[in-house]
Amino acid sequence: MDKLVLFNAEKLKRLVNKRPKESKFGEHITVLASVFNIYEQLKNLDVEHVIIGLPEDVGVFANYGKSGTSSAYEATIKILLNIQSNAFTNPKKVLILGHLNFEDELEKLKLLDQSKKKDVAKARKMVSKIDKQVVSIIHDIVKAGKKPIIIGGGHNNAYGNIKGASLALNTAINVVNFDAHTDFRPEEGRHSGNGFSYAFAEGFLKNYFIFGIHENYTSQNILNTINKLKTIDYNTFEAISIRKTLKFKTEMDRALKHISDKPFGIEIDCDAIENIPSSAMSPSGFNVNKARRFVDHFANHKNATYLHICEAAPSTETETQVGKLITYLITDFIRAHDH
Ligand SMILES: N=CN[C@@H](CCC(=O)O)C(=O)O
Repeated sequence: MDKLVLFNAEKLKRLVNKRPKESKFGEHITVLASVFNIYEQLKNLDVEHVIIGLPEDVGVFANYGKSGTSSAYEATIKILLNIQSNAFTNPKKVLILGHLNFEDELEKLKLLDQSKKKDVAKARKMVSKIDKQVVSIIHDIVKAGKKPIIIGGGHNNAYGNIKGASLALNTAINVVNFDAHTDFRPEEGRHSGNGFSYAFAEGFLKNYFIFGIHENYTSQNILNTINKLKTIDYNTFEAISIRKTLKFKTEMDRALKHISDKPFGIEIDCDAIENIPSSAMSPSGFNVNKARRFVDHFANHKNATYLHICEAAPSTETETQVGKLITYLITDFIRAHDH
């Protein structure tokens, strides 16, 4: 696990802003002291949730998207550590593991030109290498019996999450994806738009439900493909929130039925939430509270195996709001799970 950088006590001390008579989340979380044998260490610790950051832009670049997703993890940690520790937030069972260090890849990316086919192909090869690192860390966390909370990065990392969890559990897993896009693009080299098609083709993903795809941004080819597959189901944002022919809660129940017979992952693409800075930011989408209800609904189920929040691309101006959004989603997952 050569790319893992542990979140350590020194960094924790630097980021937690203590206040008299208050107890902050960061004062009660667990960190590891050694980078060796992560699986054994996690297995023997009384924690339930393991937070891991994937600060990379490579998958988004390789899909012709806008970069910025590498900053979401750091923006989130600063906020998460400083929420209150109280009867509603339960940091005791949370371990912040750290992040995979993709600085070299991000340096190489700076030299590539998105308008050159050859450079996009290079970025796609880099994504395949990133996949291997993601698979390995997610495998170890799930094998140790813990629930990973993964902060992206691009949606390319869904592939590593699914494969890592599937190998750890020795079965194909199911996924529910809150997303404006299917991310079921062709297997044309790895990028942020085909994490699910690759995982499906390789047998790591079984049932897949895409919640709230945007009708303007899904090609007829992809619709034809997913319409043919019984293990894939979806609804559209327009049917739920514009035409209102489908109800949000009823659709969540239908999606849960589709995926809950096996361990399943919860994928949240921030481009499905209106006005959130992301690679494919949109003025139209579900509001933040719908995203929170979504996480709560699915995390409540015993087969919920991981949470992945991705594609958020904060700037210096927006990092606090994005960090707060992701923190709300993380704590909703932890709370629903604890109940
Ligand atoms: N993960 C995002 N997938 C979208 C990206 C669209 C965009 O960046 O504009 C897709 O491939 O369609």
